[in-house]
Amino acid sequence: MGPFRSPAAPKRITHCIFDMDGLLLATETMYTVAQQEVLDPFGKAFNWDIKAQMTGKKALEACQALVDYYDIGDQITPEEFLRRREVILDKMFLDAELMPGVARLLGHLTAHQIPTAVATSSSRKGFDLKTTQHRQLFDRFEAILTGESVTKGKPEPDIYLLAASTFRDKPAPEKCLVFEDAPVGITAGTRAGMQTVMVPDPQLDPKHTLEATEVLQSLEDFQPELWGLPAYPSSSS
Ligand SMILES: O=P(O)(O)OC[C@@H](O)CO
Ligand SMILES: [Mg+2]
Repeated sequence: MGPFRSPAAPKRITHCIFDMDGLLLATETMYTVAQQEVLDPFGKAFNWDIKAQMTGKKALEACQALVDYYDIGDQITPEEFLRRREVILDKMFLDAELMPGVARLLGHLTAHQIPTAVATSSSRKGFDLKTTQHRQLFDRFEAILTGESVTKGKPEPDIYLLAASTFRDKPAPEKCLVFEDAPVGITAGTRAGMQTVMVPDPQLDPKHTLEATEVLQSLEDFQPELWGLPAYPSSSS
């Protein structure tokens, strides 16, 4: 598997900031399943048009977008949609698995003391549930920022700028590389003045990937040396 699109002129970076849902953890399908379940009584079919718009947003903003999209605001509030969704998701999150390539990449960055952070729109409670089986791996991050960390969520740049300022050695935004699966997340990273690596779901319309610096089919295809980081040992690639 090769990249969908290589970076035209990648610049050296020193710090990595990771999105979580759909990038580190295979949780986005859980959101899709739960949202369809909540939509069922309204006779609506969840689709990739609204998925592309809401993925990566903070929970209430995402549910607001969904309720508006299906024009069901007279039947259910975004708050109630979110409450019903949470009842389903909270159980599913305990089974969250890592996306392919995550363990190898994080192990490599840790081994080379490259500072890393998580910048997720997920709530802290969601983060705790989703990472239940992966505590050791998530303990390696220098900082964990969740939806509560900022007032304005993605696509605003705030969570990525906050992550950069939370690192001990305070890198400039252009020294940070953002890893994302969602269009709003790529917009947030770009607005923060950072380069972005997008690993989109194969079902996402490619028109939503144009803003990313690089687009990969899988994190397994990431080449650290393109960004001035040490290459993987040849035996592990
Ligand atoms: O920012 P991330 O980690 O993708 O979280 C968003 C997720 O809670 C819904 O799509
Ligand atoms: Mg995501």
